[in-house]
Amino acid sequence: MSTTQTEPEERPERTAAETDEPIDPAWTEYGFDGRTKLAVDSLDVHYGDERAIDDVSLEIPEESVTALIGPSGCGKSTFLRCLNRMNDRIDSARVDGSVTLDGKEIYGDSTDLVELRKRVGMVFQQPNPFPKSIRDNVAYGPRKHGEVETGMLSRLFGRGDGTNEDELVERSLRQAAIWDEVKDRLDDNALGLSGGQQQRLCIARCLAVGPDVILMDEPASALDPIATSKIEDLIEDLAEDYTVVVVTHNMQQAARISDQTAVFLTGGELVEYGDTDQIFENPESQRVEDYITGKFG
Ligand SMILES: Nc1ncnc2c1ncn2[C@@H]1O[C@H](COP(=O)(O)OP(=O)(O)OP(=O)(O)O)[C@@H](O)[C@H]1O
Repeated sequence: MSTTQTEPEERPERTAAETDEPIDPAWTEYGFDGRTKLAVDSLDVHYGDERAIDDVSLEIPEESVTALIGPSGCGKSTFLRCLNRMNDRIDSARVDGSVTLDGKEIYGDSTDLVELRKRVGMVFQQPNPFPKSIRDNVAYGPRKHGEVETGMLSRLFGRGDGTNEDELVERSLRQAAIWDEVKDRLDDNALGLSGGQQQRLCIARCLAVGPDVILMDEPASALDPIATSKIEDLIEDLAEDYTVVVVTHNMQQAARISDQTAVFLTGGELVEYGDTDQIFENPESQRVEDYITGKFG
């Protein structure tokens, strides 16, 4: 794929007459307290000739939960994948525009994609542990990057002495709220865990490489209500230390766990972005109100 910063091609303008709403409305400019972690500016994504994201700009505050909602096919997953350049792996995908992480452009030629994806980790809809032991799953990333006993551990623990792999594994599993359930069977195969446990293990695996941002694509949609509730609690806890961006189809879930919500509608258009309570209780856009109240989508 190309990630060039070229001028977008000619495309039909959306007009106020078509939407009954102003183009580039003020309500997509969400002012929040705190520091911006990710800033997206004029983002377009195409798969071949098909547009999937249409001129989206928004800023994501650090140490918070941002929910991305909208009907099927509106571009939520595509947008999420732009935040750590996972769309690079899709040949037909073309990304134009800018995404900065802590003020630094990630769509530059000099971006180290391995480093980027360590800082911006991802958790998928289907839990996808490796067919290895629970311990090996968590230690996989740090071992691969040669970081056990070295720099990453000092960064995580704030000290430079010889912290070992066991400590990293325990810490990551504790952070993912699964330690008590697996501490006596760390050498068992991860595939023997329940779906909800596997998903929390995948979150532990993501945490073990020391990300700042965690992207989650419908992380609970394959889980039962109890496992879902554990993941929701975990997401809220993680936001104390991490910036979490979560795609969900479940509007109640978005309302429960997120600080701010971005509503995408068909064609990859960001229609409204703002404080979650305001979006759900008093959206400014009629189309968002119609979507949230189930009139379409
Ligand atoms: N790998 C791909 N190749 C071609 N087109 C794609 C690809 N991935 C997504 N698309 C198209 O891009 C558009 C947005 O898809 P995307 O999966 O981002 O939407 P979504 O809102 O996450 O959908 P859902 O809620 O159903 O998961 C859709 O029209 C989809 O068909």
